[in-house]
Amino acid sequence: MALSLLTPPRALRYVSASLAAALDRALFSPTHAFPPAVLIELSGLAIAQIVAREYPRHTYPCVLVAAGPGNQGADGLAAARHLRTWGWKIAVWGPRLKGDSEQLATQLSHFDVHFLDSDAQAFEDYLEHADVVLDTLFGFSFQGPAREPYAEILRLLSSESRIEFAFRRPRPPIVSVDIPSGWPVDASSSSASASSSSSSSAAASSDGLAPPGCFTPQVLISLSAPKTGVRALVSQPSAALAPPQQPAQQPRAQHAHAQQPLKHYLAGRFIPPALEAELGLALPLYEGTQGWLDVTGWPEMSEEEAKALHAEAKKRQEELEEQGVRDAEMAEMQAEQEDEEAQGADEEEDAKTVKADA
Ligand SMILES: NC(=O)C1=CN([C@@H]2O[C@H](COP(=O)(O)OP(=O)(O)OC[C@H]3O[C@@H](n4cnc5c(N)ncnc54)[C@H](OP(=O)(O)O)[C@@H]3O)[C@@H](O)[C@H]2O)[C@H](O)CC1
Repeated sequence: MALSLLTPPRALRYVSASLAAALDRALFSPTHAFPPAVLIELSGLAIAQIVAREYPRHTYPCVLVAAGPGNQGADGLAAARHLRTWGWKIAVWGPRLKGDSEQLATQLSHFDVHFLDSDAQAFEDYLEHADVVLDTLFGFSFQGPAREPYAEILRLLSSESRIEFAFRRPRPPIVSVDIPSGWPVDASSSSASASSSSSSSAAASSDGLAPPGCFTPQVLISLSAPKTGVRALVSQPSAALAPPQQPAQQPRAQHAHAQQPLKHYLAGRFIPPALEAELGLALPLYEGTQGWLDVTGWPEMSEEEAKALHAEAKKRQEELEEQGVRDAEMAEMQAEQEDEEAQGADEEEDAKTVKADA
């Protein structure tokens, strides 16, 4: 049975930071009973699979994971563990790991993973060795401007044209999760740059889309549903031109970030259908057994289409619930009938025993 109640649209519905947070709260609540660690593992696995798909180990053997202080940092660490077990060399920069992230860091400490010092210099030094950067610094709970030591990392990642890089290898490609770190999560105003505190030293983005001082990733992985803050980024014409199902791999040395169209993936195949309908998420249908979907170039869903899908989902949910009530009534009637039959059989047995005794 398909897990989505909706007709699968090949269009995207964006969610605000507050709706994304409400979805998380609902998933973690006693009603849906997902422990955060489970969702982190599922997200981490999908992220690792996408990194592996886009950046194969033979060409991109070394992944630098930038792990933030929240759940997104934990997603990155879970992905790091998978990539490590699949043979990638992993370095982690994550100065303030707590909760689930602390546990994941302990797990990683037994997998020969290189933990960098917490200062930005350590990150900068390692950047030269890294073939890919996994940006899991901040997700939908980010509120700008970025504070140190993260602000300096965002500056380093946004400076692909810095003179140092001109003499070294180009900056490695970046895979961001949910929102490129530093970008405002909601699309309300691009001028409200999350890292505007660093705008005096900011390089202008090569695509004109990134807020000042922010970088544009090569791959974006939206978890559950894309956030409004990436609307302009994922709907840019170059993204639409990228052929679907074709990884963005190129040898690192020739990696021309500015020209490369963004690859966009959706992951987080764990939303219960009723919750999807309740929040009007209108999610696409995933394929086969994959926990991710290539949604590169998909257009935004129109309001009418979203409303129609929402109404359809509600109707199907009600039908399912009615069916559930009918099934429960039938089951009750059947149980009663079975009880009566059993009682009749007992009485018959007793009668036989009395007769035999007589
Ligand atoms: N439903 C899903 O798909 C799931 C998504 N998941 C991932 O979880 C993140 C959201 O996780 P959350 O812990 O709520 O938030 P963040 O990872 O974005 O980070 C919050 C921490 O960041 C600090 N913060 C916020 N703004 C700044 C700033 N300007 N400078 C420095 N630090 C900042 C914040 O610190 P505070 O002191 O402000 O509280 C937090 O420590 C989502 O994006 C997904 O990646 C889950 O895997 C579950 C399912």
